[in-house]
Amino acid sequence: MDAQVKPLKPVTPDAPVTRPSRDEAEAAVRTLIAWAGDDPGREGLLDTPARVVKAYGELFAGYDQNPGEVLSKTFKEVGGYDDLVLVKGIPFYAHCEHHMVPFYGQAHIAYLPHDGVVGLSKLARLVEVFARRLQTQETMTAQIIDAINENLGPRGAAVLLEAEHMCMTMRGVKAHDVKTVTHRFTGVFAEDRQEQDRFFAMVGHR
Ligand SMILES: Nc1nc2c(ncn2[C@@H]2O[C@H](COP(=O)(O)OP(=O)(O)OP(=O)(O)O)[C@@H](O)[C@H]2O)c(=O)[nH]1
Ligand SMILES: [Zn+2]
Repeated sequence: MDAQVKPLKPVTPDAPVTRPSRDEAEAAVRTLIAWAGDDPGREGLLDTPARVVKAYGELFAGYDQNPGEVLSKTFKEVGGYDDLVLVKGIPFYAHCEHHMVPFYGQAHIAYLPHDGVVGLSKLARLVEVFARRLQTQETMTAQIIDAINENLGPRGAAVLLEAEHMCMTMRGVKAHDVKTVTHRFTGVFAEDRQEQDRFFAMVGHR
């Protein structure tokens, strides 16, 4: 493999978004290794660009996934159940769009069904669709609840994310054990404080 650091085609902020080739992406990794101060040509790093590009395919798979497809199948035969459905403690790993460093934690999602329920695993899959992109925690919270509203039309929905941002722990301000909490309510949850309190109590945030 050619371990030379080749000049890249510039990807400028105002350029149209076209995916670079795998070779170009690997060359970019070699550039970053050299920028960090190491030698991309030494034996231990020779396969690293290919591994990083493969890992990016997994870590940022959300760009190729569609939330509408994830939530497309619903079930109506639930014995008339129409109370709150809460899936709590969904683990996620995302990357902050400012530093491209991980932030990770748990998502709690509740909704009040209107016309059928969705498979429980689909709510965890929905979190993955948005976590596996460059994100802010606020955007991710909004995108999850918007997707639930658009695709399930529930009487109300509630989403709470709690996460640790590694850009705040391993660099920068180095504030350890700090959790960021974001939440959003729609429908009945937005209108009724008691429903909000019920949600907070059930996820363990009083
Ligand atoms: N609101 C919000 N901020 C985030 C999130 N992830 C990272 N950040 C913040 O993004 C900010 C970027 O600030 P800048 O001043 O542009 O960058 P910086 O010089 O690297 O900032 P420091 O992290 O303070 O060293 C930092 O305050 C981060 O803590 C997020 O999900 N939401
Ligand atoms: Zn960051």
